[in-house]
Amino acid sequence: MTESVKIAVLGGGSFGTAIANIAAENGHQVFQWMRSQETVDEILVTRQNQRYMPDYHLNENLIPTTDLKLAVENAEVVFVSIPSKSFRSVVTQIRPYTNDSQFFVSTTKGIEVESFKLMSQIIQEELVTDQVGVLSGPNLAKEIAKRHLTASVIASSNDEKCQLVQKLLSNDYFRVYASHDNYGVELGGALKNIYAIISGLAAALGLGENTKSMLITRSLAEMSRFAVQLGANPMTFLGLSGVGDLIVTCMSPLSRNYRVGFAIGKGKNLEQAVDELGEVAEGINTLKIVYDKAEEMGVYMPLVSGLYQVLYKGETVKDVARSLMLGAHKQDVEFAVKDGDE
Ligand SMILES: NC(=O)C1=CN([C@@H]2O[C@H](COP(=O)(O)OP(=O)(O)OC[C@H]3O[C@@H](n4cnc5c(N)ncnc54)[C@H](O)[C@@H]3O)[C@@H](O)[C@H]2O)C=CC1
Ligand SMILES: O=C(CO)COP(=O)(O)O
Repeated sequence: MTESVKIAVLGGGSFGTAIANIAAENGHQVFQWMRSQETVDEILVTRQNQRYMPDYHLNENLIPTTDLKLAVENAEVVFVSIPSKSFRSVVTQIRPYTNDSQFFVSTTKGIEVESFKLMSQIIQEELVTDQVGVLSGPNLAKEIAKRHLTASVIASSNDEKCQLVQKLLSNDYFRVYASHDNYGVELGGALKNIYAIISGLAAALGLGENTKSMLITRSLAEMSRFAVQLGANPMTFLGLSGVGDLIVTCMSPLSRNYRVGFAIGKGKNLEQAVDELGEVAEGINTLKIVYDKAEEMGVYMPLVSGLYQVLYKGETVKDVARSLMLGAHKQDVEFAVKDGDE
């Protein structure tokens, strides 16, 4: 029997709940911190979090709490599943309860608006630690709840901590691969949300399978091009946290970003689409941030730019699609492995 480890999961939403429950089912003592006392009480009584993960039984080893100190103090691993907008403020609050041997893992797929920082960079900054990892991949929380076979990636420069996370979370339906490329893994997870909105839009407009395939493939080209300009390794985008996550999020109506795009394609405005969702769709903020950054750096991102025109400049999808199709001809694959490269 594996030794029980104290774990903290910060965030009472869908993904925090999925991760917390996997570790709890593996026999670990998991404190899931959330701000709603009502949800804590609900879980204690019913073993369910109906709002975010309806009909998903939560293991007895999962201890819901609104007490940050209780959750974080002496936890070996702290997973942070808080939307990017509030991520820094929550990480700042845990500072008094942390110690040097703890490992912090971000599961949040977003970028900070003011600083263009990724979430693991915020952890490093606020907690002054390099014991940081990123968990990312094609991981729809609601499919994890149904125990669909799923794979994820833990990225960190610390092999031992990667192995620890692999051990804490692996079971017969959840498999965790390791990577050393924190930045590439984390950036892929944030960028793909933009393209999921576009795919949702395309689906709502009844566009064909050729179109959907073109969109996903050109999305990968575009996000890799942007990432390379930021110094990331494009090869990481060929893994689970890149193309894997792009595919699932662009194809599944379970994706909140896809759903926002779908609602807009059906005639809702952005505000209505987001309100109706009632959960976080990180791609909306990421779109603005990436659009500005691409403009600043001079990176060609026609899909980002097209979606920006539709959402914020009142352009029609038809006009944007037309100008995309009539744009200058470009290379298909932009990055090739050169002789001598690994
Ligand atoms: N749901 C999914 O399938 C997956 C989500 N993610 C990522 O995980 C992150 C979290 O997403 P979800 O759990 O799905 O979101 P969610 O929308 O289901 O839940 C967000 C949770 O964060 C809490 N929260 C928001 N602001 C807070 C604050 N200031 N203090 C304390 N709690 C606060 C909310 O109360 C809620 O419990 C996102 O960045 C998302 O991209 C990653 C993989 C899969
Ligand atoms: O990241 C996800 C799946 O890997 C979830 O995507 P959404 O945030 O669009 O639901």
